[in-house]
Amino acid sequence: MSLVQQQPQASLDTDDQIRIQMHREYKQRILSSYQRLHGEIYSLDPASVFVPSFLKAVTPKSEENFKSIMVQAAPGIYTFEMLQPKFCEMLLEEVLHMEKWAHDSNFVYKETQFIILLVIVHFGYCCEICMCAQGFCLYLLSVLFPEVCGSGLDSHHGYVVEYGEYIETDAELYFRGVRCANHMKSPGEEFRTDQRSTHIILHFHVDDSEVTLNVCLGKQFSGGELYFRGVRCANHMKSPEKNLPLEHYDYPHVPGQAVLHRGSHRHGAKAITNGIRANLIMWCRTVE
Ligand SMILES: O=C(O)CCC(=O)C(=O)O
Ligand SMILES: [Fe+2]
Repeated sequence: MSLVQQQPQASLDTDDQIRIQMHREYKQRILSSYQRLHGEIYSLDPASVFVPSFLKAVTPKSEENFKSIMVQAAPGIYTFEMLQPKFCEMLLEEVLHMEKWAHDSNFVYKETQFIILLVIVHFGYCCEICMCAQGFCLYLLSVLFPEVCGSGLDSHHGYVVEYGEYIETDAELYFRGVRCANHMKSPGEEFRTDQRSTHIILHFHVDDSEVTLNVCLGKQFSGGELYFRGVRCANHMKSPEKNLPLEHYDYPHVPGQAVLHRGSHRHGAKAITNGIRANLIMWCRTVE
């Protein structure tokens, strides 16, 4: 059984075709020279990737099974155990290994404020995990978020974010995020250093997604909670919270655990006070 669901092909304009072609060539360049650290994680064996409770809940798929593992932490915010600790550990090591390789081999794009390492093979791999998760989660999303997933989600964008203590000499160098060429600028632009605390934070925003799946990969850290402040459209991002305390929820990340929320559920990440936190994010979208 293939875990990776084929996505329906939407019609593409010329710009998209060029971008996809560039992406392919870029990926090919990396594939031909990157040496994998943990070859075994690329096989995406479900029993090694997902915890038994998640696998049990998705086979067979039923609303009742899904709901059995879901915790509604706050209105519209759901959490559940998803990834195996060993898998998280190896994936994180692979990310770091790939980042080092990308740095050493100059796969680095410097922007005015950040250095973003474009690790496309890794990105491609994230996508596979995401698609695998998406295959499992699609039904779940339509059950939990019928208002945005009613007609199905047909596109996704997966990436890894990392935060840690700001390294004194060069905050720019510290920022490391994995993005594909298409998403070079998102959401890296949203990151900034907090000058007071000298820690990397992610400012308050909405995602460019209908629904976001965010799974913590680890490792050891304190702080770095996600704070949610109610659902708004992008135009009303800054409108005041009207329904306290219902709109006010802080989520402490737990390695291996996933949190699901609407993209328009406003959120940000607090500063990490110790250690490094990395998360695998999937933005699920509907192509209009
Ligand atoms: O740091 C996190 O867990 C959230 C990241 C996030 O919100 C984003 O990438 O859009
Ligand atoms: Fe976000």
